[in-house]
Amino acid sequence: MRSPEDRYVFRVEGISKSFGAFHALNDVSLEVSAGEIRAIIGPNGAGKTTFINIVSGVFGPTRGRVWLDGEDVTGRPAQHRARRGLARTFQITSLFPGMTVAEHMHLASRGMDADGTRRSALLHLTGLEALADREVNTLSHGDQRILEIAMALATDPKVLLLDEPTAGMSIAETDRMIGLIQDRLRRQVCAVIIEHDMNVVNQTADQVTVLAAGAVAASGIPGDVLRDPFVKELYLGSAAGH
Ligand SMILES: Nc1ncnc2c1ncn2[C@@H]1O[C@H](COP(=O)(O)OP(=O)(O)OP(=O)(O)O)[C@@H](O)[C@H]1O
Repeated sequence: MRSPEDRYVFRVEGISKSFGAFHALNDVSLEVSAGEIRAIIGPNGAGKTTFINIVSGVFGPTRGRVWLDGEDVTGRPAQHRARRGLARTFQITSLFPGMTVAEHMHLASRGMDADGTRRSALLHLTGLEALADREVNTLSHGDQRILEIAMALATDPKVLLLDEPTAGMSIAETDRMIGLIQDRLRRQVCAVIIEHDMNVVNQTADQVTVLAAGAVAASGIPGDVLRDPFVKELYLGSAAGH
């Protein structure tokens, strides 16, 4: 039986996480609809990585629930969540040097794309088609990160978690990533993006949630949230480096 809130593809309710006496997250709730791109921002130590680890099943919350496409997956392992349609990328690239782009896509599709149709479509979508036979260590950093997104999409997920997709990118690479998220990912998948670059947030997100000291400090459309004096202060005060 689905509850009315289950129209959300992804939802967390009252998530808290303590590490000993330290409260890394405190009563965080948010919901994301199909096709929505949600950015999660916040200064260093705000709890963004802790949040993404709880959502993807690396560890459980101290309190609260995680829902994926109507199913309570709170106690379920990462593999179960992946089967239920959750895919993620990591802050740091995790490719195998010496293996080609095509081989990575083959691995990522986990036998779910026998004739390779989806893999070809994804390489086309992400602009990596011409690089299919290249070993990944010969690719630019930007192409490597885009490959990771193509790989995350290989199993046709419902929810895509992107952990700092533009980290370490040049301005040109960042623009390419913005284009990919804006033009290609939009409406195909619901995405939750942890991002430090406000330009990326402004240009890609439908909604932004601001975490500060483990709690939701603000939430809304980027134009409003990024203009909020409190949010500006939060960044100027403690994360001027980002
Ligand atoms: N395993 C752990 N044990 C103890 N404290 C932890 C642990 N993991 C995270 N923390 C603490 O929880 C807080 C939130 O950390 P988290 O990495 O989630 O923040 P963040 O918003 O991702 O920061 P950044 O932008 O720097 O990556 C930090 O103060 C961190 O030191």
